[in-house]
Amino acid sequence: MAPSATETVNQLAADASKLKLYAGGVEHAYKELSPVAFSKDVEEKGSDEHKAAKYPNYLPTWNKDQVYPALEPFEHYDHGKDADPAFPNLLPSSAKVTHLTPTIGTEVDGIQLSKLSEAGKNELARFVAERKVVAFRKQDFADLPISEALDFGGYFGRHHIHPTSGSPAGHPEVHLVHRAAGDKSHETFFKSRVSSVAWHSDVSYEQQPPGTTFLYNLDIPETGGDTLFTDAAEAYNRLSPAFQKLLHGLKARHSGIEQVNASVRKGSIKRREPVVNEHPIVRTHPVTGAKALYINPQFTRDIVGLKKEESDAILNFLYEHIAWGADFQARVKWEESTVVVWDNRLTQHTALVDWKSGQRRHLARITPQAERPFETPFEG
Ligand SMILES: O=C(O)CCC(=O)C(=O)O
Ligand SMILES: [Fe+2]
Repeated sequence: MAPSATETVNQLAADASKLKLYAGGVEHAYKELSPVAFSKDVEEKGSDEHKAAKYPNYLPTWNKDQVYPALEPFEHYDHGKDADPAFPNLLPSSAKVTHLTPTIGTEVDGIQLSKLSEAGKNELARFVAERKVVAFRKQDFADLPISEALDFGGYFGRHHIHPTSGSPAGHPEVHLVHRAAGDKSHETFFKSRVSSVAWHSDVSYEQQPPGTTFLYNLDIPETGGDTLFTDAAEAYNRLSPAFQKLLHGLKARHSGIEQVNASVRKGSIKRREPVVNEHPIVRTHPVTGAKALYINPQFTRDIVGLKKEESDAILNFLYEHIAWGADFQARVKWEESTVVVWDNRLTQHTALVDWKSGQRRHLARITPQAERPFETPFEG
């Protein structure tokens, strides 16, 4: 029997309110709503598709024996503090440096990250903190033995081992992003969702979330699959002093529970018990002193000490402010052999699932953890 007009209206209202909540992100269950999570490694080892991967050594594995205890606090030292602010060891005059926007995003051509001296690495940490995200072209990173790429990344902090993501066999410290050749799961996703955009700061639920973070491509579609970054420091700067003042002193709760539950529900791995941590909503960068909004719709749940409606209103406003801020975002286009480095303390990012060619998209992330987020007083 066809639904009555009242039933239809009620259903529409229910759907609309669900959509509003999801759009605001406050009720967001991590990645269950994202096509990134829909993607499965559909390729059997030894199959033709598997062999067709440019970097089969980097294809994802999910090893249920990888079970780890809770992360221990550690002392993080940000090497950006020791950098020469003129960057002579990172950016010699022969390097081509192109800024993508005034406050966020730079492309660098003509240097090799893997060959940097210690002074060059210190400058890298600081340069990335200043530019928020930097794409280094023509890098040899993907062709290094995985252990060497990890040695390089380990200079910037203790490697984070992701609680649920796929990793290359024997290297759980590498987080993989992989949409297999011929994967059609986005079609299912877009039957019920209008966009694949899912802004987030990586694993913000950890007590010491990542700082200088590396993502390098292995296989990319000819067109599409760019990554968007937003400048969370500029997002803070755009707020009125009165609103900035209101946010100072507030903490938000970030949860890793939903991400782990989603993984377990689909029969996948749980490397650690999930955690919930409280972080200041405005965090300060230990090297540059920049203040940035540190809340994101994937992992932030609520503001400590506020009532639900108050917390939802502020968080939803901040999520919308960040999502709308095309005037403080940069779009990184992947080219073969690119390494993108971002400061996860000052940015959010989102993958884009916009290509329909069925081409493989395969990237690897090295994720050094940084300090526990802290805030410094409002300065007006
Ligand atoms: O696939 C991308 O473009 C970004 C994926 C992502 O969010 C990450 O690696 O942290
Ligand atoms: Fe991410």
